[in-house]
Amino acid sequence: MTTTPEPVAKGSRITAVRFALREAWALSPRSSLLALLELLLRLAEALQPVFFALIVTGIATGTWSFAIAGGTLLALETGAGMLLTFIGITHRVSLMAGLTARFEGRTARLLASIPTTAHLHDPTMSAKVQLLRDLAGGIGGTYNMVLNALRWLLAPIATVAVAVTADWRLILVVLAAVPQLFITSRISSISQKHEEAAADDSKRLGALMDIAASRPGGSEARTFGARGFLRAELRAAAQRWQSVLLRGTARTSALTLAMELIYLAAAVGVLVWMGMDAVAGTVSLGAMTVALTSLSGLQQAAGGVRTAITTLDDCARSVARYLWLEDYARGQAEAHAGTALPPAGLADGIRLRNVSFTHPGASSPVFDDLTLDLPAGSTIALVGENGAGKTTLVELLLGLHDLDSGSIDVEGVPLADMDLAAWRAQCAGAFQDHANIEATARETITVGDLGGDDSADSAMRALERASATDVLTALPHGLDTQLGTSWPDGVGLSGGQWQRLAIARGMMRTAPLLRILDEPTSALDPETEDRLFRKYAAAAEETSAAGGITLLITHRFSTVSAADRVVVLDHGRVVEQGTHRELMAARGQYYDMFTVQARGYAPSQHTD
Ligand SMILES: Nc1ncnc2c1ncn2[C@@H]1O[C@H](COP(=O)(O)OP(=O)(O)OP(=O)(O)O)[C@@H](O)[C@H]1O
Repeated sequence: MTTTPEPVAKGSRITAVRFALREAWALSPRSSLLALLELLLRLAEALQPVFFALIVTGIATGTWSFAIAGGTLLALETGAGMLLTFIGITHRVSLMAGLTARFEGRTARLLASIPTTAHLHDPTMSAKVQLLRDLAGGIGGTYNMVLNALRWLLAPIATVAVAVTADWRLILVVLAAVPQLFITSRISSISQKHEEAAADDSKRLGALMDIAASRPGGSEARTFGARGFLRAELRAAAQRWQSVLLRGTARTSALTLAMELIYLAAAVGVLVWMGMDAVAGTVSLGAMTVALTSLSGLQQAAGGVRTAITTLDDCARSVARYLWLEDYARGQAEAHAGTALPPAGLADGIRLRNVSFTHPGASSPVFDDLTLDLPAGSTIALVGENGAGKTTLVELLLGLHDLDSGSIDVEGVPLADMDLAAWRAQCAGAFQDHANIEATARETITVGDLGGDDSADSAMRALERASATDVLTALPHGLDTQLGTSWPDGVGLSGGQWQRLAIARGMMRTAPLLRILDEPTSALDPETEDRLFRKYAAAAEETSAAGGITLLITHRFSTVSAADRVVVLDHGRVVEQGTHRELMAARGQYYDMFTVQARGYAPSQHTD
């Protein structure tokens, strides 16, 4: 499968070369110079036909000094070339490794420095970020690629200069190679067009392969007997993809053949012409030798130039992606340069005023003029159908998105003016879509309060608050157990076990201003969930003492009635709010949702 590379912007090749030279120099001036020196001295390879000419002429005419000089120069050039290659490769590899490590670190830092998450939601930006992550080595290898490109650009010039000095007619062979430059660029545009035409099937093929090869996909395919369906879809997509690409290959092969025939005809013609003159004695044996030995070099010259351009294009794309990320991160940091510090406690609360928000790339807003109060010290349950906007509201409260309009105020201070890192340091959360952090169990929990107490005791207390101490029984080294199967000795956990560690992480901060519990118990059994909710209630009481707010999002109504206030969201609008009793009495949307669910579990106990 192939992906079509994005076009290269004007001037970006020069930017890429400058970037590569500057970064390599900054990392190691000595390695950069030695690698560059190797490149320049390796251009002496172009003189090999001259050395051969000296040897052949010397042998043919009995002028042994010529033959010895030619042989010595050839041996010196070859030996020096091997030594330089060794030195050059050593320094190139060390530069590549050093630059790759440096850019991986920088890319990670840049990504982490972006205060919002729009770049992860917007499809175009997230594709760029994904490419940057996948091709982190690409940017590290840019200096090496630039050196290669320079070599492919300079070597043909040296080869042509040597050949044409030996006999002017070789310029005709050079001219016959020129169309290759244009035809190769035509060939790559044909290939690109066919790849574009095959892109949809290529994507579909990738998606189907992901389903077939993933654990949940593989299980479902077997359960539903969908293997035959998947196979047929895969075969059909592969056939369509292949037939488009094969058509393209047929066209490009025909052009390549035509290109080679033109070159061959010119080379043979010039050689026959020179051969006739050699027989007549007007062309020297040395010139004939140079002509013969230069031919393959000349044929490769056009290919070399083409490869150089393609290589520079790859560098330009990698560098452009990286520079885009730098710009984006800088722009985002500047746009979120709020300095107001969050209050030590809440007396008033959090107020959403006329908030409108549209997800990046979405055609309609999730919230349009939403106003909602989250009073200090309260526990609020947020309920609503799928897609009502609950998780998006949580993301807005954490300042992860920029609002289209309106404001979210904490004690009257807009989040937009606040130091977001400081605000988030006052929040805690456990989420349905949590991260499985593959570290030791202790670290996976204590990252919930970085900079705080990261001791085993502190992790244990968080586990207790999360009712999750029994997860430790599955861990051979307790809190020191390495988690995650991507580690050789890492322990694999079930979805529920990961979720309980994530809840413990969310319990590390004991008195946050805002604690968010966004369906954190979806993977748990009812008994564990019940135990946990009692703990949540205790944690909410602790939080509310300092005016902290607990926001609980759940689809399980049995837990909702404990909240001080229930907010019902529907298509981004607050359609009802009040206590459980008030909403039940109102017999509106909440009543309907509650009774439908209660009927499924324990109808008589829950209707009021
Ligand atoms: N990254 C995104 N890009 C575009 N639209 C999105 C994105 N995430 C959510 N949406 C849309 O925003 C709306 C609200 O989604 P949200 O996830 O906030 O709902 P929810 O109430 O949490 O749903 P659920 O109960 O299913 O978790 C939905 O219409 C959804 O399609």
